[in-house]
Amino acid sequence: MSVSVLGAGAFGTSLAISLGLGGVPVTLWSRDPSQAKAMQESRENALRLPSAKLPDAVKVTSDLNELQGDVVLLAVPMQKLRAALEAAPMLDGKTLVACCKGIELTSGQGPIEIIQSVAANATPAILTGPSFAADIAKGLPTALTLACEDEHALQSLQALLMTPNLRIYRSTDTVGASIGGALKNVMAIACGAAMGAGLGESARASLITRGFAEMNRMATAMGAQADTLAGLSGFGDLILTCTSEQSRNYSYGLSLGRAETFDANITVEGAATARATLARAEALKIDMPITQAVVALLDQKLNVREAMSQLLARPPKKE
Ligand SMILES: NC(=O)C1=CN([C@@H]2O[C@H](COP(=O)(O)OP(=O)(O)OC[C@H]3O[C@@H](n4cnc5c(N)ncnc54)[C@H](O)[C@@H]3O)[C@@H](O)[C@H]2O)C=CC1
Ligand SMILES: O=C(CO)COP(=O)(O)O
Repeated sequence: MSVSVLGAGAFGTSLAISLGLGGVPVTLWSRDPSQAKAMQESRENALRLPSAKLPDAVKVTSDLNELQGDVVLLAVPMQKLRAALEAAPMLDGKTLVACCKGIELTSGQGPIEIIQSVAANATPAILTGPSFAADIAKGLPTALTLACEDEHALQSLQALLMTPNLRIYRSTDTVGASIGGALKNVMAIACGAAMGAGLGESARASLITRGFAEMNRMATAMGAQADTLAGLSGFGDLILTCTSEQSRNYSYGLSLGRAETFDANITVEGAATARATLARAEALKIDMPITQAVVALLDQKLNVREAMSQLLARPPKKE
């Protein structure tokens, strides 16, 4: 059975490589015809994932009509997911697996809700968890969560997407998987900012732990199971992203903490997601002080030390 990947960025390319090496025929779609042509000929993604070779099983195209199979992985940035789906009406009715992490700023919706609103006849799923594209492309061992409410579709998808290096656990809790993946990026910005400002590793550990509490509060208020947050899509990805300079969200936080500039072309999902989350948390009356501090940093209302002082000065409470 073949698989298509919409979005030839770092993550889409790495998944195409892993599936292709595992023997699955893959069609990888790029919106940019010149990039698609260059990738198809050179067998690499020089722009987003240099040095990783595309196996023969991967075909790159910029023609949406060439997408193959009933399963399409959506590997575009979160804030572009709606536009990408609207531009591809032929995807309605297929199994659409969101591979993006975040909450849409304009609607407050996550990837599953966006798929449902644009492609009403599709079966929506989400693939998320601790995984750097470069690691997957190198064939390093990686474990992910695949969530889908349709148990039958979930089991066949799990079998299809597992490769020798990619272990996939299944879940029917799409809300928990989506919220964990979205909010870990906000916490990674907070952790990077603290480290960049020289506040120390103890401060980072506190932000990870209290950030995890915040993720749990939000997710369970939205109907997620706490167990999901404790798994790969929540705790697992939180740890990876808050501790590695390979993470773009953490690196962006580092630059905020060091008062350095950051390349605006790099995908940093946590910034828009922090704002979207805060709006949704206010509506649900959920306390999210770290997310609030990240938004204040992004809006330049506070610097990192002031934001941390405000967090420390909150009223005493039970853990
Ligand atoms: N890079 C990584 O290590 C991982 C990334 N992810 C997630 O994957 C998603 C995509 O990230 P990356 O691939 O890393 O980003 P990237 O910045 O490497 O690539 C994004 C790709 O999306 C394309 N794109 C942008 N707008 C589009 C539109 N309207 N229609 C179609 N294509 C469009 C761009 O041309 C680019 O090829 C993000 O949500 C990210 O959180 C998840 C796990 C790992
Ligand atoms: O989601 C990721 C790791 O699981 C990638 O993190 P960044 O988007 O911060 O690079």
